[in-house]
Amino acid sequence: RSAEASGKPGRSSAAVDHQADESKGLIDTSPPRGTRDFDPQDMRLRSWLFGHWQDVSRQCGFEQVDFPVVENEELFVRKAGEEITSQLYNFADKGQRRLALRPELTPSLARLVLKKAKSLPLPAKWWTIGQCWRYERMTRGRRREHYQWNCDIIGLEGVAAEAELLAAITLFFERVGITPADVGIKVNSRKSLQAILTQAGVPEERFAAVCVIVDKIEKLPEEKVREELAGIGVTSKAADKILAAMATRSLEDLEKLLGPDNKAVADLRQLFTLAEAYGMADWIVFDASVVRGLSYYTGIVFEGFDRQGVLRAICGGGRYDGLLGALGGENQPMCGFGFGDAVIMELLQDRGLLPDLSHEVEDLVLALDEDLRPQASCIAQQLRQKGRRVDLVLEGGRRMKWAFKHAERISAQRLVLVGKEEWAQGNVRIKNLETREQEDMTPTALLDTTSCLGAV
Ligand SMILES: CC(=O)Nc1cnc2ccccc2c1
Repeated sequence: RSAEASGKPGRSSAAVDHQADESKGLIDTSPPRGTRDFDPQDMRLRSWLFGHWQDVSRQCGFEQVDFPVVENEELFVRKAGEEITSQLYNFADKGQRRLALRPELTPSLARLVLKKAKSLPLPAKWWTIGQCWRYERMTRGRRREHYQWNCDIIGLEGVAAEAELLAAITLFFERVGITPADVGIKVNSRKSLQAILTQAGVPEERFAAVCVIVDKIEKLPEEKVREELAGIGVTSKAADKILAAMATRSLEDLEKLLGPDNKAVADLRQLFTLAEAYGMADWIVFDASVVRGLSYYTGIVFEGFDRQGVLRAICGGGRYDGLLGALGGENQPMCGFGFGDAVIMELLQDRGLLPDLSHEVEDLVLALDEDLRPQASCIAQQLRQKGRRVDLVLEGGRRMKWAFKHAERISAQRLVLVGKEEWAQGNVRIKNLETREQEDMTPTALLDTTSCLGAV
């Protein structure tokens, strides 16, 4: 209907429809801004993705942990100018407590490590999947929530930990059919920036803010990055050195710039050696321009990228040895990664790697006559107790023709028909929809048990 048709000049038809709905009292059926529903088909895909994340985590010896989606706001308040904290989904609850929907999982993990303190045997390898939130002005219409897979290793100083994290990520890519031709993982160390800032006499507490600024080098004109660095007291000479280091094309060049004793170079050398040993060298690329945008990284950082350069970062992570200290606790060496559910699904879609998942039921049980509903219910339940995935037709009046169509829809393997004649001869009719065979079986033969059948 056009607005004109409803005689209301200038109102869009949507407004009119909405008004019509309101008159019927229908609520707004769309989910809150920036959030999404998962209908059964979406949920099958999400469960498929989470299933791979879970399998890989367990295969790599990580233990699952979880945290509240709501945290005290102060857990995420940082002063390094990060987007993730400037877009905090925060609020006051009915007790005037300052809370926030978590924008990431790492601070919560750090809080749990602090809570366990000395009782946590180290090193520990934890994993989780959690919904994370941001409050972005809808100017950009982007989502305000996504699900993130996180793996973290607590209590290990050396790059053996980062290698394990990369091993988990590459294992996941292999499982879903992504190859090193599709995707790479850029690896760098923030210790090169640290060395330059120390040399240039930039105070230690500027380090995080410098990283957050230079992380924008791909998105902002260099002039703007230089301005922002100057804005926090970094001399233009130091800025020249930082940008020169970020432009180096190889570890050798970086070593020429920073000297033979530089820790960043040593860490990266060792990490590439381990990557060879894991057989994952094809995935790993040195890239001196990668710093990641989170303030708390202190060492190795990495990010998964689509080699066609179309998509945003697939995943990212690194070492964050100072986070426990920043939260007022005693430091432990820590490193980890976050892997969101959005970009990976775009990549899998683009590469034709999304699986074709249907509602899988093994047996569909139908009472051909309403009087036989008790018998059909008993058969269905007994099949379930034997571990079969069974749907029982609940609505009356369904006939064979409908049952066949429905069985196809739910990809059932067998149609179990409970009919008057067969039942009178002590049988149920089984149609195998894969082999197209049909046979009449006694319930005992079908179920290897007769327990409830005596009752019906
Ligand atoms: C591509 C995408 O949905 N990114 C996304 C969506 N929601 C978020 C929510 C919190 C933090 C980061 C987020 C990132």
